[in-house]
Amino acid sequence: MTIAGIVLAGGQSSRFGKPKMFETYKEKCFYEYSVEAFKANSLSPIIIATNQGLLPHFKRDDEVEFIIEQKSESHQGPLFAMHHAMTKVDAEWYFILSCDIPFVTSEFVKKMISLAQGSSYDAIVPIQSDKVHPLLALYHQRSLPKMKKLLDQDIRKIRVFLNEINVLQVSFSADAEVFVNINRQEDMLYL
Ligand SMILES: Nc1nc2c(ncn2[C@@H]2O[C@H](COP(=O)(O)OP(=O)(O)OP(=O)(O)O)[C@@H](O)[C@H]2O)c(=O)[nH]1
Repeated sequence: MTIAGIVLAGGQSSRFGKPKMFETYKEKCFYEYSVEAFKANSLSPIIIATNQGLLPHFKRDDEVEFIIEQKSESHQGPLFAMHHAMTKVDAEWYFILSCDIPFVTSEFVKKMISLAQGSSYDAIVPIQSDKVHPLLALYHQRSLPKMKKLLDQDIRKIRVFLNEINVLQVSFSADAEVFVNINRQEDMLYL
């Protein structure tokens, strides 16, 4: 089973006010927590999906590749960015991690990967207290055509995409911190 790890790190961070992937928690950039959780599970390749403007600010790392959205492709949202990166890398499964979740752990990634083994689902998505987290999830290569069809219709909502594919929802307890997602400056108080 081949699994590519993709860190989505090319958003506008408009609510946060500055590029949040480079915000630090315990002296490490947010995006580095995602990269480390992939490395600890020996995922290969590990990819950062970003754009030209942000690229120079990432640390160079021999184990990490970049997929760059050109001007016309940048800021098109997570569904577009996922599809863009997934079509550029050949793998059976794609583990997507959003760059703004500093509490993501290698144990979380490991548990999700164990569920992909031999799975016939199109996606494996965590759920906590009725909230699904599609940007910390696994997508099978076979989900790509449905993704493309929606994007061709200019439909960008991941919720719509999830309704069209066969999803295994994985429940996590309400106190699991993995899903703390930083969108605004005030969310930093959770750290
Ligand atoms: N590569 C890439 N990543 C994206 C894009 N849009 C969003 N993301 C990433 O997807 C994740 C969730 O993004 P959001 O927080 O919803 O959006 P954002 O643009 O980062 O922030 P806001 O402007 O405040 O909505 C973050 O990790 C973003 O970096 C995009 O166009 N390209």
